[in-house]
Amino acid sequence: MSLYGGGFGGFRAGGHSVVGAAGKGHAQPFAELADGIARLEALEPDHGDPEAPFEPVADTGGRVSLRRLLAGRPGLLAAATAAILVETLLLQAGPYLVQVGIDHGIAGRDLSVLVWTTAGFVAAVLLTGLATAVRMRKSGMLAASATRDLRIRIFAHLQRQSLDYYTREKAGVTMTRMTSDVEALQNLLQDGFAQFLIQGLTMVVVTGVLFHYDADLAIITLVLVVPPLALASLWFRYAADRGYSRQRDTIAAMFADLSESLNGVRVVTAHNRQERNVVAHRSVVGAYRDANDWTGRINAIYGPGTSVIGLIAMAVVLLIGGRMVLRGELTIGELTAFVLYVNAFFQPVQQLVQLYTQYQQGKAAIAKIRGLLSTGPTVRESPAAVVLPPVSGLIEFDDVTFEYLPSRPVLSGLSLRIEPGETVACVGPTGAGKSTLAKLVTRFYDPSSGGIRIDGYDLREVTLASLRRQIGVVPQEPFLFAGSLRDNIAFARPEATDEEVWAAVDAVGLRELVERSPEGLSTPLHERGQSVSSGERQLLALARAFLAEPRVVVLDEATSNLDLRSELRVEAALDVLLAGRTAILVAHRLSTAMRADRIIVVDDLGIVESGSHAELIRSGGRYAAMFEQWTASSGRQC
Ligand SMILES: Nc1ncnc2c1ncn2[C@@H]1O[C@H](COP(=O)(O)OP(=O)(O)OP(=O)(O)O)[C@@H](O)[C@H]1O
Repeated sequence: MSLYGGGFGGFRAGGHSVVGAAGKGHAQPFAELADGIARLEALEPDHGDPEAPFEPVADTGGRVSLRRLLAGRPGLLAAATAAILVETLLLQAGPYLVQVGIDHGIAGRDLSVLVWTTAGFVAAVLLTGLATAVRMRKSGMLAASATRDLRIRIFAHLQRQSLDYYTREKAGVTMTRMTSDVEALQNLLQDGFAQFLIQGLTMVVVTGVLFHYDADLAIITLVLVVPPLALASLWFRYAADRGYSRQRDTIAAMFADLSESLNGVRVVTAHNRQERNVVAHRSVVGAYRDANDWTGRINAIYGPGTSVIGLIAMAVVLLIGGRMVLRGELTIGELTAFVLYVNAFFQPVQQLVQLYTQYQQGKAAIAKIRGLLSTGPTVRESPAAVVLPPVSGLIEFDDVTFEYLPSRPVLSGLSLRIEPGETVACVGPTGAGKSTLAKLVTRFYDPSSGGIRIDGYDLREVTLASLRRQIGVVPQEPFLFAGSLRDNIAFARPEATDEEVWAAVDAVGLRELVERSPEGLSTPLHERGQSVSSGERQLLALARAFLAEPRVVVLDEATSNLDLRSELRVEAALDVLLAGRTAILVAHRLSTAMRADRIIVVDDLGIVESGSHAELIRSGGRYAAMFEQWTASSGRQC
């Protein structure tokens, strides 16, 4: 991956690898080599157009339904249906050929008829095999392409969601929607719909054939078979419904528990929670096992139960039909064919109800996916939103009130004006709403009342992309992705040149780290940046913001304690990043706050003090008290 400098899927175009800057830089004196590369690239799987349209406002794909998923690929659907028709009709040719072979070949002592019927039988079997292969291939392709599109659609929708969605929803449950729910749907599209058609069609054809052979015998068979089968099927349907919904709930709980334990593995280890976690996981896995056990049990009752009904019916047909043969009302060949058709009648009935389970699973999955797709982002882009032109960085909060939960305001009636190029540090007690204020500027949330403007534009009147392009966010816990150092630094601008990336590296003083890494900028980082120190993670996040060249920087300072050297490096990097930019710093260390042009103290739902460090110290208010406490405690630490 790192060879072509690509992470995050950015190094493929049209499904084929594109040699990036490094590759293009070489003159290509080896025409054969170029040919070889082209041949290799031609062998690469084509994953379609990477220009996936992304609409930030809402999902525009229409309502998800089985019908739409199937009808969306009419060519594949038509081919699969044609194959199903051929397969079903050919399958029913077998018993008829057996009857002709027995009656006209064996009983009529005519070898040529026997040979022809045998040949016909073999031909029918071969053609059935061919039709089955075509059907499986086409319905497989149909299911794969429909669910691929659905997966991308769900993923795009998740990208669109506002932060409150992720606060509300457990990651594991969201993962279940993407994995097991989509898989349930895939199974239904792949096998379910074809089997449903085949079995339904078989029942109709076989019933007709039974009546054709002997109406009385057909009626006796149906009377014997249908009522007990209908009762058993009704019970199975009821039991399967309950079993399935339990299964969905327990699998989602299992995923949620798993993902939380994986994400919190460090805390789990540090607090010796492994054993308790295993016990807790045993209980959620146990609930899932119980749900599976239940569905397994009802299948074990229904499957053999219906077989027994069918076999008893066959025995009765043998008795009554045999008597008709003795009386000369039916030939031996016809009786044999009849028994074979009765058998063929049974399989569909049994399978249809099992298919019903699959259908239920797919339907429930669709309902869940529909629910997810209909949950729009709470921070919406207005249809009339305009592209925010390059700003100078004037930020105004105008009587802003904000609450996460109804009637529990975190900020109330807050007004603030930040001049272009000014650095404002927010300080205050924990939980006062400093990070919330920063999140409002990036429009992660919208104020409950009042408005926030940037260069006179209300944030709600500009497109989200154009707003966020000009605002660089450095979160409290910088997130690094699995990918190379370069991928992570150039996250906001993947097209940045190597020179620009190096400039960002130098700006935050990370050259030494990059140079001692085995593959330089291409050195892979592990998931969530676990292979670098927390100070380095912060510096990488600053480099990322620097490279994005934002007009406004919103920085939520990390609370983790850095050693003095790292702290100095971070502060120096901050100076470079903030130079000439409007900045809002959520400062947890007063040493950071002191360097700002202005400090605001956030508490009691608003700003209680505002001024430069010297002014606030002179006025002897809250900040002065905090500062005194801080210097005293740092003194103690020394
Ligand atoms: N998603 C949320 N849903 C509900 N309440 C929230 C949410 N996020 C934060 N809060 C609450 O809002 C208040 C302000 O939180 P905020 O993160 O802005 O505080 P802060 O001043 O940045 O604190 P700290 O200095 O500890 O980072 C807190 O009481 C917090 O519990």
